[in-house]
Amino acid sequence: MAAARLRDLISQQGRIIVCPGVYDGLTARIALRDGFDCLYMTGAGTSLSRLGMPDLGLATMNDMLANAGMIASLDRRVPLIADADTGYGGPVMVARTVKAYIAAGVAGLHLEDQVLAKRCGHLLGKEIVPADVFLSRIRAAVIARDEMRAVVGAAAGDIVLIARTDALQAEGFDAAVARLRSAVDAGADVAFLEGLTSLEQGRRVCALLAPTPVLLNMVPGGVTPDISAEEAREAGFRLVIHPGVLLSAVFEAGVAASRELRDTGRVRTLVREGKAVGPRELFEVAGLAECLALDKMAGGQAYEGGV
Ligand SMILES: C[C@](O)(C(=O)O)[C@H](CC(=O)O)C(=O)O
Repeated sequence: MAAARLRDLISQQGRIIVCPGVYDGLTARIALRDGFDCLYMTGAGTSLSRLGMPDLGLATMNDMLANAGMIASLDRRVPLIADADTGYGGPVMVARTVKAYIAAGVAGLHLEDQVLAKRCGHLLGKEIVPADVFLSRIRAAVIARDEMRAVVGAAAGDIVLIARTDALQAEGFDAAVARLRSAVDAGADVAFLEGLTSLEQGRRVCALLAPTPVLLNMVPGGVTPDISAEEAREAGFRLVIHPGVLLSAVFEAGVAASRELRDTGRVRTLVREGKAVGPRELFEVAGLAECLALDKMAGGQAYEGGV
């Protein structure tokens, strides 16, 4: 199951797991086709694509859960790490969130120490909750995981808990590392120092928290300098998420295409590898062939004549 697979991946010393950020069915399918070992569901992308709103704590648990469950269902062999923001409330709510993510097939999630009216970690003016409130979120997550493991078994129930701190901006490096250390002591599996501003900080947090795996968040145009997967691996990181990889690409291409239609009254046919891209080619990335095969295997005749 996906949670066990993710645990196996993060236990491999000296290896870096590169997770593309996805936020809907199409972006998830694109990344799955490219064979990544693990996907990341971005909350920012979920908020933008499902609500048409910025990453300001507006997506509810149900918005996030529905998106994560759909993405996790596309290929159960590939683990999905999903953003769980603050856990969406007090300890009881955090526990509900963790249980719901496990039941939806999510393999890992991250919980942070921002106030409920949170914002993207790369924006200014972040406010964080006291360290003991953050710890109560992590403890609630650990309790929920233990309860679910007893019910659904370790392979699915042993969701990877990633503790994220946003304390670097307001309280500095040492306070942020102290928060991560207590979260790990409380049962978190992975540490995530949000918004680090240099590779050197990355090296230090990995060394200080070793052997706990540490996650790097690479946000294009954010506060963290550009760090390659190899540089991150060498610095000691075990995971790197790229929340914006598909979001930025879709934004850029979408803006250009929309303007072109507005200005010329036409839409150009996309050509890839010398072939026009029509609906069939788009549906192929989303499992068209598998759907037709299943229908046939079950004795359905709807697509006998082809599509
Ligand atoms: C990782 C993150 O929580 C996300 O929603 O993907 C965001 C990224 C972003 O806003 O681009 C973050 O707070 O860093």
